[in-house]
Amino acid sequence: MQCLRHGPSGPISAGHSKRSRKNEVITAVASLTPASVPARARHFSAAWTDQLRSPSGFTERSRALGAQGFLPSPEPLQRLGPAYELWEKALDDLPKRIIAAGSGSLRRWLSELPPFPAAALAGNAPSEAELWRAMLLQSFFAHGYLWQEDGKTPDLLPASLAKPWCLLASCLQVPPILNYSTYILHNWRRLDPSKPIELGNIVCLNNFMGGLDEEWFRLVHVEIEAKAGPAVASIMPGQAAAAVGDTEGVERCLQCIAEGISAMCVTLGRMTEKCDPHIYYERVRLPTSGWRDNPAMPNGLLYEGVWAEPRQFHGASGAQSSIIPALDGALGVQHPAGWLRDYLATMRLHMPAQHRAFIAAVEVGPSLREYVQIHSELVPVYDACIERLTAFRQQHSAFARNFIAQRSGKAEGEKGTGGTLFTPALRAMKQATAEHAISR
Ligand code: HEM
Repeated sequence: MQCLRHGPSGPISAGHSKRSRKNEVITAVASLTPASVPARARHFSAAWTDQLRSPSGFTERSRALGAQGFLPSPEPLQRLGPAYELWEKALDDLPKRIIAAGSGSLRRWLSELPPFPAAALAGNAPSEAELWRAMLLQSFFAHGYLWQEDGKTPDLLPASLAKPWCLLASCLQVPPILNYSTYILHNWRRLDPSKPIELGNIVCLNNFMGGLDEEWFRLVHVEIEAKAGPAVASIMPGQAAAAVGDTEGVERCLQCIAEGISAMCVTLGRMTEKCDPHIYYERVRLPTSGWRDNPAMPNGLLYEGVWAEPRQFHGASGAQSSIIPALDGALGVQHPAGWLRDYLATMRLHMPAQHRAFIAAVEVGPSLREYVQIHSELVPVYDACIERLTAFRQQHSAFARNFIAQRSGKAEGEKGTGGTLFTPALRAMKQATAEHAISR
């Protein structure tokens, strides 16, 4: 395997002033990619690109999305094979090691683990599920190393953790940091496989510290993803209907979107049943932090043995879920230009490549909004979608306030896990959504 440090684009300064954040992430991931990734591990993005180029590919993917939206299908791999048992057992032990941490014991233990054999896995035609499982192992080890030991946060990740992690990230075409897809989408299982993906029948695969609040926080997201499935799957058939003037088909799609968002709101409303805002603020959110605009890591993170300069990336955030951007795209909801839109564009680079491609395809598809503007009988159902999306954003922003801003005592100034000043930003997004109602 070629040394990752000498990727084709060479080292880049983390603080390059002229380059946008999105471009920085793209360049960083690209510098890990072609030469350093074994050819057989590159087939995922290629397969998806091919599928998305053909109209029947869209329909196929759309149908597949129907079952469980952006949740992986097949469902997340619970364990890698026997060759990887050493790292699986270490991950089983991580919550105990976090509880026992002190005087550097957790960091010592993690940095002394044998390096995960990422190159062997990547060179062995892994399934996408195996790559995500390996990514989960490495992301939990790295974030445990950085955030779960008291004292000053280190600004260097040892090569034994950094190198395999970066290789896996490059196979999956995402930056080497914990993302929503790893933390939420690939981190659950059903208790009874014959029953639906819903609270009461799902549990997490792995945790940092563990406990009720941490698991529930993630499981609410999983149920929301499942509830959004039919709405997301209806988008492309709805756009196809608009293209051929099938008003009933467009109406069916909008109806499905409105119902889906209502179901998402019901699930979001269950967050406080078992996730206490205080525990979330004090314990759950810390290990999901990133190293961009984070005062605890002002220079970002040096990935030892990978890049010569430190890198800055945003941490895991619900803004990396593909549901809302897909619905915004379907309904033609646009947000004002500015840093917030740039931030959301950067968040897309943390999504699985095929989800990014799906959203991009929706955005350039036939406009449901323009169709409704011509066929005024559809205005009530379109406006119902806008009203419910506004309500979801309203409810979500109240949660963000209750779970973060009010705990910190800095109502306007607190930053979210993604490193943004979120209170005014979320308010602006809700307002922009509401303004898309046609009958307003
Ligand atoms: C207690 C639970 C939650 C809290 C405290 C919370 C917090 C936040 C914060 C602070 C942001 C600002 C951006 C950032 O910091 O990255 C954000 C953005 C976002 N979150 Fe959440 N979130 C929660 C639950 C959810 C859930 C369940 C979803 C559903 C998938 C979600 C989806 C989003 C989206 C899509 C954005 C981008 C802004 C938008 O499009 O409206 N969040 N969240």
